Amino acid sequence: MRRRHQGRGELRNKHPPPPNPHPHNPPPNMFRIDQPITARGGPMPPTTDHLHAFIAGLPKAELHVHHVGSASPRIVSELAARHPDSKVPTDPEALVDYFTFTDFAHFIDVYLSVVDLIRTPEDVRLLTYEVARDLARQQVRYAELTITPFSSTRRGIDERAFMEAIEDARKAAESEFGTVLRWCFDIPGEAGLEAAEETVRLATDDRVRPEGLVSFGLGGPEIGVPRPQFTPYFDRAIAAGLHSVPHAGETTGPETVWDALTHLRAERIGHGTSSFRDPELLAHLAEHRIPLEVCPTSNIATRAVRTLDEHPIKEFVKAGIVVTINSDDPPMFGTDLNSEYAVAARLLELDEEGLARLAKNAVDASFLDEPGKTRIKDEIDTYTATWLAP
Ligand SMILES: Nc1ncnc2c1ncn2[C@@H]1O[C@H](CCC(=O)c2cccc(C(=O)O)c2)[C@@H](O)[C@H]1O
Ligand SMILES: [Zn+2]
Repeated sequence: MRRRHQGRGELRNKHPPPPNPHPHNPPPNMFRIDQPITARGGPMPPTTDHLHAFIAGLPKAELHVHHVGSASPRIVSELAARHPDSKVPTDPEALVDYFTFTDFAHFIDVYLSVVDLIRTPEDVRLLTYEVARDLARQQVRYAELTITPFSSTRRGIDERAFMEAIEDARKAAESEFGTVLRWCFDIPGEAGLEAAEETVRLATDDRVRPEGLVSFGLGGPEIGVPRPQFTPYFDRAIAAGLHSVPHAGETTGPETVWDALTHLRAERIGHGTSSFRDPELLAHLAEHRIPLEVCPTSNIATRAVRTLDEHPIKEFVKAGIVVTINSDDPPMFGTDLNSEYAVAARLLELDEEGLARLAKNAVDASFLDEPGKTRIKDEIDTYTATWLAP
């Protein structure tokens, strides 16, 4: 049962902020959990300003964030203006309403209307570079960006030009922002085995596969898209040295997560939200330290979960599962990674050290090389120690 924070002592903060100069308002570090939270542009989660400031400067890694899904309102409206035939609004304000979804199928329709805006290699490079800039602004040192190359090549973008565009943006982002990007190529499952074949070819043919590719996923609707059919494609991707990270249990039950584990040999699970309904699955995920890529606000925006307070993230932590925090499609869901950490702080009742642990979970669960992991974790520890120093 979630306790209401009564004040400083509850935050286990060794060095609480100075006494509140305005006794009539709640102390700065007090969780005000009476505020309604909406997934779409509602008030920021009632995490304290103190923790918000900590999160903003905390070095982070993001493992579950989509390429097209991260296109900022500015980028989307700029691309929409280039393509007047598109139904996507050209006004960033109108985009907020456009990015309000009645259900998951509606989300996919809107998502694909944005995919339709990405028509040239220049569009791809601009999008990728700007996404990296937005990540860097949130102190993201490392991100595994999920890209669906099939959706772009089938819309006429040349595959080699596509790979050149993302690689060019990746190298520019690393040298200009210090943000390391790696790619996950995912199969849009609803597009079936044709999409699976094309995706695994692009991911394993040394003549096209990009240097930054580390993992292989499966996205799109889960309903009516059973996971076992994709086993041969995941086998080929794994044989080529890629890590398996399919979405599962986002809009279907725990059996889809089991399928992702047993048939697709998942090393991490995208969402895994419905796992809480199967105690055996929770125990398996914990025992085999299979991380969940938890995207709290995404689950609300796509109606996979009714309210944040009902999100099963607490059950995952209680079961001993490795939980990572991610934003999925941040502008589409009216959020960003920092806001997702603030949501996690509220739902899990975390202080700075708890938030630093979450950030290190993501680094440990990433496919970055060991020296890179050590570097980011050391930075997280130094930042946290400096923040908490008297
Ligand atoms: N939370 C999410 N959960 C699941 N997926 C998510 C999530 N966020 C983003 N995605 C992405 O949505 C796309 C869906 C694309 C798709 O379904 C589709 C169907 C038929 C044809 C085509 C086409 O391209 O012709 C595409 C995937 O690329 C996936 O990476
Ligand atoms: Zn996703």
